[in-house]
Amino acid sequence: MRRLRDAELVDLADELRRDTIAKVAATGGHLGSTLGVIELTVAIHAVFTTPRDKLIWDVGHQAYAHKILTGRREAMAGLRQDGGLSGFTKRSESVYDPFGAAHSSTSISAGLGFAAARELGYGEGDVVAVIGDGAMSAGMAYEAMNNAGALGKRMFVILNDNEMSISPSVGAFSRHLATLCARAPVVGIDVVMKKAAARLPEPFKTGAARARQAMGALTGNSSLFEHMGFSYVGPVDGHNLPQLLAILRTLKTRADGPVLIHAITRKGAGYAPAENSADKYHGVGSFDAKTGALSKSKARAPAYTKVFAQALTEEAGRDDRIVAVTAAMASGTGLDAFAKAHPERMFDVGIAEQHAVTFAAGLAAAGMKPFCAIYSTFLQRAYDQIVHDVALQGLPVRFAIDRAGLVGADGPTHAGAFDIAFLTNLPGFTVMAAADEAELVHMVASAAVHDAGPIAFRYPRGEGTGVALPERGVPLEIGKGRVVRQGRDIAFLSFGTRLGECLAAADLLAARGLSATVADARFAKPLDTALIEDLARNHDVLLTVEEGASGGFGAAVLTHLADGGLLDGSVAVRTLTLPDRYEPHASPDVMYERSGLTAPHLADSALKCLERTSRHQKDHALRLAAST
Ligand SMILES: Cc1ncc(C[n+]2csc(CCOP(=O)(O)OP(=O)(O)O)c2C)c(N)n1
Ligand SMILES: CC(=O)[C@@H](O)[C@H](O)COP(=O)(O)O
Ligand SMILES: [Mg+2]
Repeated sequence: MRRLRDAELVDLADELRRDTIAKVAATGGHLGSTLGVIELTVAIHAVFTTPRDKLIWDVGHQAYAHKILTGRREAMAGLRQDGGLSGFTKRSESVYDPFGAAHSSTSISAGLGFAAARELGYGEGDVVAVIGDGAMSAGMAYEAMNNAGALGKRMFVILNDNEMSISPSVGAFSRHLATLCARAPVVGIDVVMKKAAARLPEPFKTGAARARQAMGALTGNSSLFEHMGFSYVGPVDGHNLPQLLAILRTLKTRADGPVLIHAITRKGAGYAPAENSADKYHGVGSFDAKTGALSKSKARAPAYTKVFAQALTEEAGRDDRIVAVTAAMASGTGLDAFAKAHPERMFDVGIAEQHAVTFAAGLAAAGMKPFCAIYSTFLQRAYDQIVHDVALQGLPVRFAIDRAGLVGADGPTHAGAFDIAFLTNLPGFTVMAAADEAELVHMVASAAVHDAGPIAFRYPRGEGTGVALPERGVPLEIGKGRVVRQGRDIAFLSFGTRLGECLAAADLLAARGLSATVADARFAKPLDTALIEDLARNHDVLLTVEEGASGGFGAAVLTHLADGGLLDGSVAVRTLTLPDRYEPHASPDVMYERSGLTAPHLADSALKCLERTSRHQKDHALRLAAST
């Protein structure tokens, strides 16, 4: 494509847009973001010598056109499917993906790393980081600009400003960008652009000249980026390919420090169904490419997210101290529904999980009841805030942890694998997991009345089990589990929504003449020690089951049994967790199957374990003796 003339590149962009729509129509995925950067993608690859030059996409959800241009066109048929392309950039997928992503706001930091290494003699080429206005709301982006502006190394940051995060962008920085945009016409007021202005096409030439005249006046009104040591170029029309090409070529020749190019784009650009929808087809399932009609959902039960939001909205109707906090995931966490009922008690802080948690800690310290609803995977970013600002001070922040466990097509970057482990080791924390959507309603009620310290409840992505919902949540007794099915030989102690698989495993075992107890722990902290001890004393085998990495619930149970001297050989204990690897994307069912957490695996683990227990061997020998 680097041999194509500019007019041919325009044709290429059109073809790329059509191809992207056709491919994503079949697989589903993050369409709107990619459509917004089609021209940028073509311009960057045409001007910069990727992969020698490092192109780093922030989040990576807008990189589908980049994938198509970099040797993955055919493979797009398997986008986000089992064994197929990742929905994000991924180092192992292509040399054109120098840095993997999926969580936001990392591109400037990583890009600066490449630029600094290059100057130390490791690696070569330019660095181009493309970051969205939503991603620019996170602290990491500012930390990176602060560092980049001070180091002064040549690198390009393209700010893709479509005034959208997943929902419309929020915050004061978003307002600042709007102010910059209001400074029409398009300008490049930095030193580089001054030198290069003569080579620019209209209207940039006039714009740049006018901007230079205004320089004096602008000193008190310049962009945040300039104050941070970047040359600011913009705003530029991110869909005008000839202009983008001219600007990037000029900058590539002249820049000698960090440059920020502010490109104005439209999310979903060039595809009317996306442009006209509220979320601009941020993340869609498969759809009809001609009409944009989305395939119908096959869900038969309400989603956990919806049940959570409904329950919280009702609790908040009864208690005006309840407030909700989201970090740019109002629709994903269901809190958009809460906002409709209680607009003044809903806070969308932007992509800023760290701030969200400490902000919630402040609210709690002031006597409010903050429910901080964050996906498990994104909560990882706020760990020090959870420890230092919430737990250490014993503040009653309520954590609603959505997308717990394996999430499917978004894959390992979005798996909610670690929260059980990283929360249960914190003194004073209460950690719950809902076994079904009715339990979730009770956990919301439990959290609402829990003022004694931080409390978390986790629940998965997707639809519930279809169980009848209570009219109103009833607070659970803290640290108490429940026996769902009483048996004799084997005990399953489930934490979370694998409870259904445990019951199915119990059926499989029953078919083999074995009787299994199934219990729902409800709490990983504090543990229901009486229940655990009872299960351990009265069964040959005790298996803990959780949708999380090792080091979580099962580890806590094991520690309790070992510390109490209960691992004396009379019971065999196994902890069934997610395996110690990053499970590649597939459907959640397939991912759980491969992780060994479906009913046949659970039953099989129980059998293997049982065969090795001395008590079982003795019984078996006795039964054999009796039958002969
Ligand atoms: C740390 C983190 N929090 C939340 C998300 C979820 N998320 C993915 S894309 C996105 C919006 C990004 O907006 P922007 O950067 O402007 O890109 P656009 O989708 O507008 O192209 C959000 C909130 C994430 N990926 N990472
Ligand atoms: C790119 C990103 O991080 C989000 O768009 C994420 O894919 C949303 O996931 P859900 O579909 O589970 O809300
Ligand atoms: Mg955006």
